[in-house]
Amino acid sequence: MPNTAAEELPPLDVVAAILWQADGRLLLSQRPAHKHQGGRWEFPGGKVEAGESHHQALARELQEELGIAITDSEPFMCIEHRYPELRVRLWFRTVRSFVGVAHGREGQPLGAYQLDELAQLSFPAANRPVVRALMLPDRLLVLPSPLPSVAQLDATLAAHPGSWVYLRGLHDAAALSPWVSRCHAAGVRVLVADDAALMAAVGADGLHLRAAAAARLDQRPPVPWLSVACHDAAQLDHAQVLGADLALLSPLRATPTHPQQPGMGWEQFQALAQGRPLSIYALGGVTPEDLPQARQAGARGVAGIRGFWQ
Ligand SMILES: Nc1nc2c([nH]c(=O)n2[C@H]2C[C@H](O)[C@@H](COP(=O)(O)OP(=O)(O)OP(=O)(O)O)O2)c(=O)[nH]1
Repeated sequence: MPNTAAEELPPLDVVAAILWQADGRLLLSQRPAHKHQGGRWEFPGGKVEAGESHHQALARELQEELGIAITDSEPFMCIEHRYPELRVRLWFRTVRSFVGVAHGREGQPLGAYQLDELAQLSFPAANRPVVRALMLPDRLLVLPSPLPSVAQLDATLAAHPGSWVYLRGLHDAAALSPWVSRCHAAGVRVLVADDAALMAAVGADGLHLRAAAAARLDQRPPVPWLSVACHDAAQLDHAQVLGADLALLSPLRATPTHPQQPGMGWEQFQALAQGRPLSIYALGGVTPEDLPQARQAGARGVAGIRGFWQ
C-alpha cells in the first residue's frame, strides 16, 4: 500500500552544512540515538523555520548545535528524499570559515574527516549522493575537436585545478591512452565514452554515456563513476534508474556548433535539476564564470569546451 501520509505532506525543508575546517577536513556530527536516523553521521543543520532564508536557518542551527558563528554559506546541492516515514528536501550549503570552537552543544559526538574517509561512515540514505558529489569536481572539461596540442592540454589543466576531463570523440585504446596518461600524470581524472570495457582497458576513471547509449541500458554498468548525457526530465529519470553519479544536462544556451537548438536557460535548468540525487553539470555555452549561477540553479558544476580550453 502507498504511504499516503508521506505523499500528502510537503517535504520537510532541512539545511545542512558542508563544513570545512581550516585543516581541510569536514566537520560532521552524529545524530542523537532517539532522533530520526539516530546514530548516523550527518552534515550539521536542521529544519528551516518559517520566514528564514536557507543561510539564516543554517547560521542559527550551527550556533545552536555547535556553538559556532558563520557569516557566509553558498549552495552546494539540493536533494529530495523519501524515507518511509517522511519526505525531506535537504539544502546542502558550503561553509568555508566559522568563528568559535565547534562542540556538540546537545551532547552529540563530532568528528572531522578527510573526504576519502567518508565512505566508511554510516550516513542517512539521503546523504549518499552528496558524499559522492563531494568527490566530484566543479568543472568538467570536454575534449575539443580538433584535438588540442599537448601544450594546450597542460595549460588548460593548470588553469582549472581539480577538474576532470571527458575524453570525447576518442573510441579506441590507441587514441585514448596518451590522453589518459597525460591527464593522470597531472592528477586529473578522465571519463571515456560509452564503452565500459574500453574504459577499463585504458585505465580511465569513469564512463560517460551519450544519450543513445544510456537508453540501451537498464542497469548500471560496473564502473567506478558513471556519467550520463541528458536533455530532458525523462533522460534524467533514466540516469537515476541507472544509478548515475553525474548527469551532463544540455543545452543551457545555444552554441555555435548547435545554433538551431535553443538553450533551456537557467529557469528550466533549475526546474529539471534541483532536488535530484545526482550531480548535474550545466553544459552548452556555459563558461567557468557561470559556476555561481549554476549552483543557484541546482547544478553541481559546469562543463564545456569554449571558455574552458586555453
Ligand atoms: N541535519 C541533517 N539532517 C539530515 C541529514 N540527512 C538527512 O537525511 N537528514 C534528515 C534527518 C531528519 O529527518 C531531518 C533533520 O531534522 P532534525 O530533526 O535534525 O532537525 P532539527 O535539528 O531542527 O531537530 P529538532 O529541532 O527536531 O531537534 O533531515 C543531514 O546530513 N543533516
